[in-house]
Amino acid sequence: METISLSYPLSAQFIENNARPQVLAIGQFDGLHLGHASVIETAVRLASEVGLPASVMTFHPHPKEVMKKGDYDGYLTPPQEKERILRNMGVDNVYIVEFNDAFSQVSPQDFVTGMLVPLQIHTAVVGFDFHFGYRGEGHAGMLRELSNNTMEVNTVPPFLISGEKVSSSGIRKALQEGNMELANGWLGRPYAIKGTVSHGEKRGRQMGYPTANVKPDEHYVLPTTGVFAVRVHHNGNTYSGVMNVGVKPTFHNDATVPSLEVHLFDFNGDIYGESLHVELAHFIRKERKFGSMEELMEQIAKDAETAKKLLGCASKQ
Ligand SMILES: Cc1cc2nc3c(=O)[nH]c(=O)nc-3n(C[C@H](O)[C@H](O)[C@H](O)COP(=O)(O)O)c2cc1C
Ligand SMILES: Nc1ncnc2c1ncn2[C@@H]1O[C@H](COP(=O)(O)OP(=O)(O)OP(=O)(O)O)[C@@H](O)[C@H]1O
Repeated sequence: METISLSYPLSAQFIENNARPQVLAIGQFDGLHLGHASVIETAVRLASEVGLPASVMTFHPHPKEVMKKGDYDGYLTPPQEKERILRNMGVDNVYIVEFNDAFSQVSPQDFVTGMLVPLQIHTAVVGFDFHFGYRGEGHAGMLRELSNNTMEVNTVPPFLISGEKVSSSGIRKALQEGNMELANGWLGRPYAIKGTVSHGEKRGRQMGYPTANVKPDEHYVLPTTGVFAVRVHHNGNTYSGVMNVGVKPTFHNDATVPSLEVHLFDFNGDIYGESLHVELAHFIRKERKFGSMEELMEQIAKDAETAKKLLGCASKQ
């Protein structure tokens, strides 16, 4: 898979290098949830039917971050994670369009004639509620006409779960509420954060629960503060564990930035500086302020038991 960065307007050189008949799925696709997958899988299938490459066009940074509005609080799938998942979906090319103030002013007509037509898009695949161009004034039904009928358009119907449209904003809200069943159900996989193990305050080992302090590698959406049952991938191995996302109110009064602390079961190695891929499988409870370290330790022991049950770990007697 090739990842191609581009900005509007396209240069003559860029067009010369990249123009070729292709099937293109267009969207923000943050999260690459089941609704997005149905759009992208449609593009991959149509591309193989007509014998053309399957491409995806997405935008970076997130428009809500640039426009400073809406519910932006980080990425569900930051760029590297998005690329990894798209590669697994069988996409041939990913176009990452630089989203900035100037691009937000481009009209629907100019987006189609200045970007899609020069790239020789054979078929554009979009969701039923796709909007584009200045103030989102363009919609799926306009694409074909704006291309002067040079492009086919395939509009994918809503992907629903229990009658609700699967959406990135719904997943963000579920993460804030600790509703991992909904978040993971809509994503079609566990929500995951990739990070590097850094030095913490070294209190965990003293408490009998050593924790790896995970610094996210990119700007991920963080879930609500609290305790989660997790599966952790490290160097080709998978471990079960329990994670606290929080500000540790038992020890701090003023911390505002939550830390991610993972205790892995049946693991006792030095992993400072190493990369962990942490999947948030289940939410266990909200973070609380305890009266003493002993009370917190008792609760952590219960959390660990709960996590083991939820993850189906054989309990060691
Ligand atoms: C499963 C688990 C649950 C935790 N729950 C809380 C909590 O409810 N309140 C709190 O103040 N700290 C909580 N902590 C955070 C511990 O205070 C923290 O992990 C400990 O201080 C070790 O981290 P440190 O060495 O960086 O200080 C929890 C940690 C774990 C592993
Ligand atoms: N549930 C869905 N079913 C079908 N198509 C969808 C669905 N969700 C999004 N799409 C389509 O995928 C593309 C990318 O959409 P976008 O990332 O804006 O989706 P979203 O998840 O609804 O985001 P948000 O919740 O932030 O509005 C668009 O073409 C959109 O119409």
